Amino acid sequence: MPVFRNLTKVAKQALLSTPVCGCQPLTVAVRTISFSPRQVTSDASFHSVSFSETDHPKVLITGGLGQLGVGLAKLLRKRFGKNNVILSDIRKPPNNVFHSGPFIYSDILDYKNLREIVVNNRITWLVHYSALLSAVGEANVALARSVNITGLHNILDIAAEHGLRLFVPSTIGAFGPSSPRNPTPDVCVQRPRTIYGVSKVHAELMGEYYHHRYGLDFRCLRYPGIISADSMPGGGTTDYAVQIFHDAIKTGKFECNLRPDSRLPMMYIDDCLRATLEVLEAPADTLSMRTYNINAMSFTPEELAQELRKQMPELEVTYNIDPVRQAIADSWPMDFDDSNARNDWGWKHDYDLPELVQTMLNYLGVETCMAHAN
Ligand SMILES: NC(=O)C1=CN([C@@H]2O[C@H](COP(=O)(O)OP(=O)(O)OC[C@H]3O[C@@H](n4cnc5c(N)ncnc54)[C@H](O)[C@@H]3O)[C@@H](O)[C@H]2O)C=CC1
Ligand SMILES: CC(=O)[C@H](N)C(=O)O
Repeated sequence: MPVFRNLTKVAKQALLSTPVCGCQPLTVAVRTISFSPRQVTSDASFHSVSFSETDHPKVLITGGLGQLGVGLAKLLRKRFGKNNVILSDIRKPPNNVFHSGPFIYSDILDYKNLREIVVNNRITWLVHYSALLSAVGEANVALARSVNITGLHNILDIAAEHGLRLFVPSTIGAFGPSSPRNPTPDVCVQRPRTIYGVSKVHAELMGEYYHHRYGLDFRCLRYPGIISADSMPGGGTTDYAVQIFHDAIKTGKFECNLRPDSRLPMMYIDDCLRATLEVLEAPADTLSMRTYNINAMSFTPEELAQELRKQMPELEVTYNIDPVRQAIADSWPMDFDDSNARNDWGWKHDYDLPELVQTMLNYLGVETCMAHAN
């Protein structure tokens, strides 16, 4: 990324030469930065391409083969048409995904490849899902820094250059041990202790900066831990809350890697994906902020196990604590205050713990019966 490095050097030099009382060199530095060959001009005011041009937005989802992307593509395709939503990832898609709508290879670290995709497909909305999550991020900090931070810079510049509406999810992991934990409001101290959390705070701040500086239509929701039946999580701290359903149905046993009293905010995937569509479609004047907490429920492993035992009284849960994940969970919010999302654009969850458990068991139970029948 030579351009970025050169600009950083220019900015540093200007800042170093700033007289104690003087603002002028800083102004010069900012102007210089704004003439990036990436075409983000200093006075540019970007707006997403209006729907009158295309009727429907043309959406690109990055990192689309993870826990959330395929479900989001399904929802967006139902609303905007199959061919208006392109899934992308660096992995090979399974057959059913490949045949369900447009899929292309896209590495978010490859800026030219991203630009080509956006230009050739006349993309108007970008949903940026690529990331390394909390636990895998701690296991590979260099890669997490590269994908979650350098990748985000590419995404921001592409979105700003082409006037895209940009959605980037953040997370409960963007908070840390010094944040208020019960509940955690939208605006408070954010000093996360994971590379994942640090990169998400960076994404929130950079997105908001591009919004104010360049008019980028940046929208961000802080998701809780997401629970889904037909897709597996990609290496986070809240993964236990998905795995427990699979193990309970398969073996009647589950070994949990968090303490029984670790309380974390959680959400069923359908609520998460609907919230994403709702905030993407919300009129700009309803958004008093650009980064919102959203929440549905909070529970501990013990409470989840108890709810499961209402249907599976024999379920055995044991605990074998993973110190890395436990330290992360202990630093995250226990409950999430999402009153701004509820007031501003009408966010409302559908699934509480009993409905979540019933829905997961119904889905996985039917899957298991079908697998046995085949
Ligand atoms: N699943 C959850 O519980 C939560 C997810 N989120 C956020 O939602 C987004 C999606 O999450 P998941 O689907 O769960 O993540 P995931 O870990 O399941 O999937 C991430 C995807 O990113 C892809 N990827 C990695 N490096 C890439 C690169 N260089 N270029 C393009 N793609 C690359 C991976 O191949 C993977 O398919 C992430 O940004 C995550 O931080 C936020 C809070 C909770
Ligand atoms: C809450 C998240 O962001 C994710 N599921 C993780 O546990 O890392």
